[in-house]
Amino acid sequence: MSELAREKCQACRRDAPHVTAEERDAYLAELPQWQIVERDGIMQLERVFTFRNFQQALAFTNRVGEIAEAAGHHPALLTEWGKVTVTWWSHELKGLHKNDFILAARTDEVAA
Ligand SMILES: C[C@H](O)[C@H](O)[C@H]1CNC2=NC(N)=NC(=O)C2=N1
Repeated sequence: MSELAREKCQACRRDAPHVTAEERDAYLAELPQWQIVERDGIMQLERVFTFRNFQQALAFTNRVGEIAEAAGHHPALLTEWGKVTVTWWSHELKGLHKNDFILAARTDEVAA
């Protein structure tokens, strides 16, 4: 398990700190398949996972759901035939928190 994946999620409060640009770049270096996208002015962390069929895509979706529930921190999930788009951001913050990078690392762990 990667260092980032092992870290503990902090409480995601409205006044919690957004990641700085330096932190963002450092965390992204550990998550090379992820990208930062901006939607409605909100920075988000996104990766598309591909699978052989819909059944495998759905099984992965449920594994991501389990880690989200365990952490109390949830992504947007778009599940299609052979493809799942996972997008992490902190809704209360309307931006990126370290939790999002921790959960992205955990998402990679359950993709394998
Ligand atoms: C009440 C509930 O714990 C909160 O709404 C949690 C749920 N999961 C969450 N997930 C994410 N990504 N951001 C949040 O701000 C958030 N808040």
